[in-house]
Order: sequence, then structure tokens, then C-alpha cells
Amino acid sequence: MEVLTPAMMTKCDQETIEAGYPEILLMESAALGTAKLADEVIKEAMIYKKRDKIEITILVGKGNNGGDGLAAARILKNWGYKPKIILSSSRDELKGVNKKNLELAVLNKIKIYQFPDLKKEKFLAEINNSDLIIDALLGTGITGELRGNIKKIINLISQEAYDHVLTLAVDIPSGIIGKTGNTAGEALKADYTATMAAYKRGLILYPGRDYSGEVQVIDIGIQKETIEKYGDGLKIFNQQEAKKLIPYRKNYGHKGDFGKIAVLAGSRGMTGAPLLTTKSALKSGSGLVYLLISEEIEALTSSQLEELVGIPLPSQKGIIAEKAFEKIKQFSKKVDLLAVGPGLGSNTAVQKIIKNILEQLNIPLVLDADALNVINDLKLLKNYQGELILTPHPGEMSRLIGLNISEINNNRLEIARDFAKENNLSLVLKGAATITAASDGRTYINSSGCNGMATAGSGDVLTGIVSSLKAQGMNSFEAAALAVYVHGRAGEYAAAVESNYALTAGNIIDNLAAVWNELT
Ligand SMILES: NC(=O)C1=CN([C@@H]2O[C@H](COP(=O)(O)OP(=O)(O)OC[C@H]3O[C@@H](n4cnc5c(N)ncnc54)[C@H](OP(=O)(O)O)[C@@H]3O)[C@@H](O)[C@H]2O)[C@@H](O)CC1
Ligand SMILES: [K+]
Repeated sequence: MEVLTPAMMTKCDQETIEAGYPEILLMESAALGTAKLADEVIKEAMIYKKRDKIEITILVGKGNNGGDGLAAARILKNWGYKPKIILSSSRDELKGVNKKNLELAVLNKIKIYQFPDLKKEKFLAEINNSDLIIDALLGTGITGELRGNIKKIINLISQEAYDHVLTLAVDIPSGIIGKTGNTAGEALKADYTATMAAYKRGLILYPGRDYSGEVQVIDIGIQKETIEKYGDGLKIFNQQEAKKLIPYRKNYGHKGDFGKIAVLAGSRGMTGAPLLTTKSALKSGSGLVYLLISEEIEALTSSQLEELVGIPLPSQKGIIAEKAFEKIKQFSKKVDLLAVGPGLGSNTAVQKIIKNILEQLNIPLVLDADALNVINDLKLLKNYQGELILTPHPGEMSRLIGLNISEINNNRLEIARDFAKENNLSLVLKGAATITAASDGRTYINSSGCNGMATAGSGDVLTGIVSSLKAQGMNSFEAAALAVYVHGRAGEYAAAVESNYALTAGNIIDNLAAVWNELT
């Protein structure tokens, strides 16, 4: 499903209106979708009152977001509810379709307050007595920091209302910037968001994602082709996408048909990481997984996992030695993919080996952790002869491109997309709302995951899943995006039992089976 910026959304609106679809009809569809979601939300919240006793407060700004709210008030009144409107401004400041919808609300005898006329106590009492708030103060037309009455309203509700009242945002929570997900100083937290025509970036980038609650996309009559035309290839990766992509397994396959993987990982003191990667690959459908590892710890790691085939490599002080490359090169001919990095160490021998791999091999490569830490020349990536998938966290990305972590976090989307394009590879930029970018500009933002997954070894598990899916024949970008989703979903399952506090990387692996079952 497409994710747009406000500017892209405006172009879609404009083209649709110019094609002859009246603006007021778009607004009516937006309002109908909002009212339907409000009706569902009220049912779900089990408010045991007759409809005409259910207090719905609709906060209305001067722009079209407010217009959506005004029209929704009329529809809800028609369905027997008791909506009331609080305008952020005086009535005469509304123009065009918004003025029209205000007149219709008056005609339908809906109670209308003007915020400037309300005493603070009265306003707070209205909010506190509400069963549902519909937030139609600000949508995609927000500019700059919050100001004026809208700032006062949002501050009062956020800071002085008794408790959180069930809230449904129209299009986007007011105060969230649609392009970035940042707040304009403050924002109204929603439990649900009815968003028009397509996701807005601000609903899935943090912190906006935390303000948006459950998001429902409302079809307001804008054609899918229009949305695709003005979008920039950014999509949200959810269960629907996952189900479409999951690799088919034929009933008469043998273990070689499901991908042979070699994992080059581990060093003295780092025996957990290679095990997490190999185990998660085996738990993601791979037929055969080899672990290429320092001879010093090979017996130890191999004894931990029955299904694993351990291949000892020459080493020095527990880290693979430069001369290990010949064996890696020979071995790479036997497999479909090489996954490199978890717990490998990062001395000059490792650096030389990674350089040699990138210069001399041509099989699909997944590079993570220490494999990324030793790359000091991006040309090595760009010139690699095979397919490449990189899975850095913001710290590794920072090292790779020489920006600091906060610069990366403030511009995750563009940075991931540009890097993947410039270096002709698939990139997974990890972190909350992981981004997967393809060399051709397609980009996914992941929808699954939870904060408990920020734990040691979580990335090693992801490397195993990505490698497994790629070796099963998927294209690199889709394998990476599906792996990120599956990893996040397994984390959600794990957290449901373990809590986000107690979740460990091993729990993610333990819950992979539940995700594969859910998707097939
Ligand atoms: N286009 C369409 O066809 C359709 C659009 N749709 C809907 O329209 C929404 C977009 O509507 P929009 O463009 O009118 O902007 P909107 O979000 O209401 O905000 C503008 C108002 O906010 C004010 N304001 C701005 N920044 C502020 C701040 N920081 N702090 C305080 N105030 C601030 C600004 O005031 P001003 O700067 O003029 O004083 C102005 O009054 C979109 O989200 C969707 O819900 C749907 O109906 C489908 C059809
Ligand atoms: K809103």
C-alpha cells in the first residue's frame, strides 16, 4: 500500500478535482469513511448507552480537515448519535466547502461552540465528558509550529484533560507533520486514524506512528493509478504484502531445492551470534546451512546445534586469518548464498577477507555487523559482481557513510533510498520502522515489530531470515522486506508471552513458526 507525502496527496486531489470529481464529493467520502470508523470504534469500545446519549465531540479547524469533521458530524447525527462541534475559530473564518458544511451542520441542528467563546473549564468539561473525540483540527495542510487557538486546544487536552479520551484522528493526528512524522511542537494522540486515499508518511515514521493508533485507509474516490503516478514508490509492508511474496514450497522438493547457505561468522567470545544466524536460517525454510567459523571455536558452536554443518577456518587469536579466504572461495562454489558478519571480529585480516570476497566472488551476499564495519571503500560494494543485501543498524550506517546517527535517524528514508540506488544493492536500514530500499528506488517501511526487539542478537536473527529467503530464490529486495516483516512479527508474538522487557533474540527464533503458519 502506497505511502505519500502531503505534497503528493495534494497533486492527487488536484488531478481528481480537475478531472471533474467535485471537491465536496471527496470531502463527503472522507466524512463518510470517518463516520463509519467512529461507529465501529464506538461498538468496539462497548459504550453501553443509547446512540443519542453517546457524546461525540468533533474538534474542527478552519481548513479542509475541519470540513471533513463538519460533514462527519452531520452523518453521525443522521445515524442517531449526539455529535457536537467545537470550532477552533469563529464561524465566519470558514470558507468554501468548509463554510458549506458548517451551514449544513447548522441546518441539522448540531450544537456548535466556538473555542474563543469558551471558558477553559467549560472546554475541559466538554472534553472530559466525551465518549469519543474526533480530531479534525489539522491535516496535511499544517505549516510551521503549532500556533493560535489550535495550539491552545492541543495543549489543554494533552496537559489538562483528566484522562485520555478515546480519540479518532481525521487523516492524521493534529500536530503531526505528514512528510516527516515529527510533531509541530505538540500533537493530539489518537487511538484510531481514518486516513484519506493513502497512508501519509507521518503515520508510519516515528514519532508520528506512536500518535496514530490503528490506521484505516479510506477510499474517497481517488483512483489507484493516480496515487501510483504521484507516489514515489514508497509502500508500507504489511501482512497483505507478506502473503503475496512468501516463497512457494513444492511438495516433491529435496533439501537442495530450498537453498544452500554458508554463514561466515563468529570469533572467540562471539559464539552466540553465528548460532542465532544459522538457527534462524534453518527455521526459515533453508535446506542446508554451513557455518564457516574460526577453527578455535568450530567444535564448540557445532555441538550447540544438531542441524548445523560446521566448517573450521584457519584463525589467529580466535579470529579468522587472512589465509582463510581460499577456503571460503572454494566453499562458496557449493552454496547459493554467503551471509557474512555476525560476531566475525573486525581486525585487518577480516577487512582483507571482506575485500577479497567483494572483489572475487559473485554469489548473492548478505553483509551485516562486522562485515559492514570493516568496509572503508564504497566502490567495493558498487562493483560487486553478484547481488548484495546489506542490513546495517543506524550505527553501522553511520560508519559506512560518515554521517552521525542523529543525522541518519532524522532522514532515514532518503538516506536508505539514496544509498541503495547509488551502490546498486538492497539495503535494510534497521531501527524502529525499518526501511528496505531497492537499487531501483522502490522502498518499503515495515509495519511489524516492537520495542522489545532492540536486544542483543536480534540483528543476527534477521540476517539468518534474509539469507534463507534469498537463497530460496526470491529477489533480493523482496527477500529483505519479507524477512524484516517476519522478524518483526515473530518479535510481536514473542513479546505477547515474554513482554517487551524479557524478550531475547532466541525468543524471536522460537516464534518464527507461528509467523510462517500465519502467512501460509
Ligand atoms: N484537498 C482535498 O480535496 C481534500 C482534502 N481533504 C482533507 O483536507 C485536509 C487538508 O486540508 P487543507 O489543505 O485545507 O489543510 P488543513 O490540514 O485543514 O490545515 C489548514 C488550516 O490549518 C491552519 N494551520 C496550518 N498550520 C497550522 C499550525 N501550525 N498551527 C495552527 N494552525 C495551522 C491554517 O491556518 P492559516 O495558516 O490559514 O491561518 C488552515 O486554516 C486533509 O488532511 C484532509 O483531511 C479531504 O477532505 C479529501 C479532499
Ligand atoms: K486531524
